[in-house]
Amino acid sequence: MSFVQIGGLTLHYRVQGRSDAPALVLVNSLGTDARIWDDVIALLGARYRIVSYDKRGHGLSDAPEGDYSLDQHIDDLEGLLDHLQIEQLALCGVSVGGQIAQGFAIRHPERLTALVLCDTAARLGSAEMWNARIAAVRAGGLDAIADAVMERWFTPAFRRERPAELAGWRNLLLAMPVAGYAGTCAALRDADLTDAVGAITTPTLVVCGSQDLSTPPELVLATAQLIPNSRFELIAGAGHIPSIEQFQALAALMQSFFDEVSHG
Ligand SMILES: O=C(O)CC1=CCC(=O)O1
Repeated sequence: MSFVQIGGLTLHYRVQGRSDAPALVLVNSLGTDARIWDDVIALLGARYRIVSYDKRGHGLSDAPEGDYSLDQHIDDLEGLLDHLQIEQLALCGVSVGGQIAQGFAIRHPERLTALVLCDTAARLGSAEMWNARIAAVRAGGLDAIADAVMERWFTPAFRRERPAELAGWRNLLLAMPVAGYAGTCAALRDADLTDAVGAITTPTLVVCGSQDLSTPPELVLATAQLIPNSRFELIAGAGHIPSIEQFQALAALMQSFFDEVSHG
C-alpha cells in the first residue's frame, strides 16, 4: 500500500506482480476501489508489474468536495505514472475507469502498448440520469442507491449464490464518501468522447459482461465499433464488474490479447 500527493491530492496506489516485467495499470469504476482487481492481479502478476489505484473520491484517496472532471481523473493517472517513472504501459479500466483509459489513450498514444476497456463506453448515461443520481446520494447517502447499484454490478446468480461477497462489495460502496461519489458522477455527466475515440490508435480489447445492466453489451459494442484497431468480446455470466464475477475469463482474454499485441 503506497500513497503519493499529486497537485495536493493524495492518491492511494499499489504496485504488485513481477517488478522487472512490463507495466499494466488498472483503473477502477464508480463506487469501487483498487481491490476489484485483486483476483485478476493474482492471475497476471507473474507476467506484469501491475499498478492499481483508488481514483480520486474513492478508497483511501482524497475525496475533495465539488464536481470532478474526466480531465482531472486523467491528470491524476498521468501524475501517478510519472511518479512511478512508467513511460510505457498497457492500460485497463472499467466503466468510468474505462473512460479515463480512453481519455489517456487519446492524450498519450505514444505511452500505450495496449488498451483494455471493460464495461465502458464513450458516453455513459445522460445528464438527467447523473443529476438524479447526484441528488439521490446528496439527499440520502450511498444507502439510497446501494440496492439498485448491486443489481447493475452483479448478475442475479451472483446475488443469489454469493451473499457474503455481495454484502462485502455493498459495504465498500456504502463506505465511500458522498463527495467522491457525487464528484465522479459529475465527471460522467460531463464526459462525452464519442467524437474523439476514433483517434485511438492503440490496439484495443473491449469487453463487456453479458448481463451488464449499467453499460449493456450493445452500448459497449457501439464504442468498440468507433475505435479503429479494436476487438469486442462478451464475457458470459458477468454483470458490470467482470474482474470480480468472471475474473478468470477476463484475465484469460487480457493475457491472450497482450500476447497477440506483443507478438505482432
Ligand atoms: O452504478 C453504476 O451504474 C455503475 C457505474 C456507472 C459508471 C461506473 O463507473 O460504474
